Amino acid sequence: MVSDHLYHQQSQSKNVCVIGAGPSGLVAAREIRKEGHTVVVLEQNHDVGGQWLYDPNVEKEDPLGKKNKFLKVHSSIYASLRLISPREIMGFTDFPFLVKKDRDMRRFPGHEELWYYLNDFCEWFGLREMIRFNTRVEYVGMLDYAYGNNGSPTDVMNIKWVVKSKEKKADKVVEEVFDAVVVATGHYSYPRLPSIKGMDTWKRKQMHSHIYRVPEPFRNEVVVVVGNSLSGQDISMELVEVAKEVHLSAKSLNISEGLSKVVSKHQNLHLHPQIEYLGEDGKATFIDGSLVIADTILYCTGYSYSFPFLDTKGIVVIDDDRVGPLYEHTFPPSLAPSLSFVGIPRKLIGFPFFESQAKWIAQLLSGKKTLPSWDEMMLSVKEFYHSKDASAIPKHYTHDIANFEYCDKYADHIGFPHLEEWRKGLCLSALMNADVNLETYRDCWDEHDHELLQQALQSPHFTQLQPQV
Ligand SMILES: Cc1cc2nc3c(=O)[nH]c(=O)nc-3n(C[C@H](O)[C@H](O)[C@H](O)COP(=O)(O)OP(=O)(O)OC[C@H]3O[C@@H](n4cnc5c(N)ncnc54)[C@H](O)[C@@H]3O)c2cc1C
Repeated sequence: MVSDHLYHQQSQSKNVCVIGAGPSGLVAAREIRKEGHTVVVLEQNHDVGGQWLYDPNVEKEDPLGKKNKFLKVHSSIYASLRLISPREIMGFTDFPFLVKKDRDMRRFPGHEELWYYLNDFCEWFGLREMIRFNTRVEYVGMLDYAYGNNGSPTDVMNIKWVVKSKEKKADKVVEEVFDAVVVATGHYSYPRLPSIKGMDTWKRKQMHSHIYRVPEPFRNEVVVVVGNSLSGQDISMELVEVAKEVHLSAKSLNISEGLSKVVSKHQNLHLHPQIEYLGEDGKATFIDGSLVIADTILYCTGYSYSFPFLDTKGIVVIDDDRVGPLYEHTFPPSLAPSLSFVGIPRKLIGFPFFESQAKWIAQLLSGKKTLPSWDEMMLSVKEFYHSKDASAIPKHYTHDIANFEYCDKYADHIGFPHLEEWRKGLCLSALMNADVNLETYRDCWDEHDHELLQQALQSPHFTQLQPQV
């Protein structure tokens, strides 16, 4: 174990609560402690890993995940899931995701291997001692908060946070006060559902991919899979092996070369446009007039942000999956830096980005760095929203980054190194390969990818920083 928390230069030490022990929460805890703060991580599950702690259980009584304020099951990972990006690009900057003997040594390993990596990360840096497991946060609110004339806080640094949590099996709610709260609760658990006529009266099975685990329950069924992004494609590809028919309903029929190859290869896989309505008699009618009699509708339609425990008196709101206002997807200007979010952005190389967020939060809390003024942060958020509106990007894509320059610009705030060129290259080449060779991209790659892989393995990330034995 490396006790890197001993190396900090003591400045202003805060008492910080990190909510969640997934990748974001773990790296946040590490960085914030390293900066000299006291950290408690509250985690509702029995172990670390977040999404990567596979859970064979599902929400049985609520297959669409509509009813519960707090979900019973966090992870949406299915049994066969393999990473969509190669392992080399996934590691935190000083903890490479190495191939280990007697483990899943593939470049795109199964989900369990990433859980092992996170476990190794915890052990190496002694993170477990900060975590209280089986402890669900049920309420986070401000203890004292005074507004200035323009709605900005008068004394942000002195806001205190009340955190109420409940340990599983114990009937007692524990109330604690912290100087700062870091929300790292993830956003791949609460189903985002389409609104389809007849959905509420559908008598047969319907469920969201949040509760999909294995294909066997769909043996000999006619299944309509709604949504053809990553999960929709993956799940359809394994369902065709057991189901009688799989009907993949996509927003656009302009699909990737890789997916059309898969469709033409399997006689029981059919592509359709969006569903127009669902009839009580099991009929799913598509907008082109075609219809099928289906046993199950499986919504692979993505996930929504949800913070059912968070009470900011309306300062941070979720509007059609836009969590805001958040300066740089991390800090609500009126409450920063005592309230922050790690892991909100999507469509980027997650782990190193979460790490840069964590470092920024840690340095702001210790006073080593300062944020721009409230006016400047609000203006930046406004301009960002305006740029999205001007490009006709729907609100629910607010936190989709898909842009390496943004990650580099973000890193500049704290002098964090830019993403290595090989990380960017390997990420892009995996995406392109998946686009063309959907069924095989995790196991076969071209010469260009191979060269990038050699660059990666010879880079300091792998050669100089290898802390693992
Ligand atoms: C099907 C699927 C496939 C994916 N594939 C990839 C991939 O190939 N590569 C990739 O980079 N990413 C992938 N992801 C995204 C994945 O979510 C991220 O890699 C990563 O897990 C995000 O980390 P996080 O810590 O922000 O959130 P999470 O991993 O979701 O962790 C959040 C943690 O917060 C805890 N928590 C939540 N609410 C509370 C509460 N009220 N009180 C206490 N604890 C709480 C949860 O139990 C959990 O441990 C995939 C996601 C899904 C669903």
